[in-house]
Amino acid sequence: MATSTPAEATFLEWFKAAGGTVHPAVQLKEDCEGMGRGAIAGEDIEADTLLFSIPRNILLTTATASLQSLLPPDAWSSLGGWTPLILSMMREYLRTSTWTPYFALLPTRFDALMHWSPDELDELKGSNVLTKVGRDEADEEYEDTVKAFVKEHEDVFGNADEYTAELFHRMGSLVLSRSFHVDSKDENEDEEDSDDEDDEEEEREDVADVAMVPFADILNAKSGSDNARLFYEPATLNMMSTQRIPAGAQIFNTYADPPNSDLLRRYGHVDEFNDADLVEIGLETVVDLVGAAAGLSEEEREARAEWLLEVGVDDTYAIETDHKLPDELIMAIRTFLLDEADYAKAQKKESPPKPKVDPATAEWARKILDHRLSEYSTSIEDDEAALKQVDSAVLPLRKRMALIVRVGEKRILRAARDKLVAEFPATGAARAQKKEKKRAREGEAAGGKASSSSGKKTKVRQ
Ligand SMILES: C[S@@+](CC[C@H](N)C(=O)[O-])C[C@H]1O[C@@H](n2cnc3c(N)ncnc32)[C@H](O)[C@@H]1O
Repeated sequence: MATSTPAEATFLEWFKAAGGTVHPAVQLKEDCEGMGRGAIAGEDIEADTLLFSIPRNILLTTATASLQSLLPPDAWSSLGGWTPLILSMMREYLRTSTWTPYFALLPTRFDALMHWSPDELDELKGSNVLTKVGRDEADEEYEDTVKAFVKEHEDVFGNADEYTAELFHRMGSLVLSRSFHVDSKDENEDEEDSDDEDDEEEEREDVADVAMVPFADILNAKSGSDNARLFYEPATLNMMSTQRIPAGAQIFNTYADPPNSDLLRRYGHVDEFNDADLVEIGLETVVDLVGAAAGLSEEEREARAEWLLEVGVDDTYAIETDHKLPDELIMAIRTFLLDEADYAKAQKKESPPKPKVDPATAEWARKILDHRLSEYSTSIEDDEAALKQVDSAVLPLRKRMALIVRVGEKRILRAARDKLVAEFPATGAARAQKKEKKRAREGEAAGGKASSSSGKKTKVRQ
């Protein structure tokens, strides 16, 4: 197998010495089309070929790292979220050589949203992704827990000064962008359920099931291009080709098809053409717009929102590229339109209104879409013009990626609005258009040149 850098050669030596196998046609490449390191086919590879096989004992997890076994059980179990794994990785990185060749291949610089400045994040104004960046929470975790914890257990960690915030965020970013869900309890689990490296419930996931998987995490991903997939065997994880990969082509895994906002948040990149793109609308928009207009007091609005959550309606609604309004959004709108008697009945039945779109609901949905569109600082037209800039000195990478996220979201919002207005012509723009046509007809009938702002038209109408 051809390798291009000494670090890659050392990594492969380590990988094979631990029992890993690599198909001779699989090659590592340090710079794959702006995606960082990746793997390519050195010659044609047929479908269903074993590309590489990873022994489970080289996965880096809380079970394979030694920190857990060195700490008092109470101290270990006092840690939450991903901190046990991040601290385990920090200690392995600083104090052992077990995974040194693996760490040597991992990036130290990231474009995930955690690493963006406030000004850069401002480019995403309007996108719901800004509520999920998590930088403040990560800073707090380091300042309030990790620092003191490492100091208290310096006998296990060694010099606490080396456990810096920078290293904590680096390891956290590696977990965010490269970890896999590998069930720690049942090794014969259903492959279908276990092969994705993305997990929307990452925060609630048991940290014991989060694994760093050397070699598998070298594969990049691109919407609609995956040609390899990880299979979970009792002693190994096997990366198999899922279709023929021609010589020279990149080997792509899937990251479970996140929308661009989430790709950017977790992985620090976007797909210019992303079939899985979506835009989110929060329950608070429904509460603020519909609840307020329905004359509900703040407490009543809050109570209805709480009730929706209690009966299992989500607080975030995603419109996808089919531009269909999510059922739960319709249910939420209709809940805020119920009069007191009908709301009481719904409560008694513990069932929100059915997701049926009637003209009144459509009108509110249209207003919500308009409101969401108004939350971005720029128009779709501005964004589309800006995207034509190819000079990265004028349009740097992060700005470009933010543009792609927001233009994708706005296109979906606009298309959903168009679809809605076509289905319910009496809503919003259609109604305005109708009025405009009527005015024009009246203007013509009166022999004037009607225009929406002309004084003449006003006279005619009078
Ligand atoms: C699982 S790692 C893949 C290996 C990585 N390229 C490396 O250099 O180590 C995921 C990271 O690869 C990069 N990446 C993967 N797919 C990409 C794509 N389609 N475009 C740009 N970057 C991509 C992103 O930086 C992402 O955070």
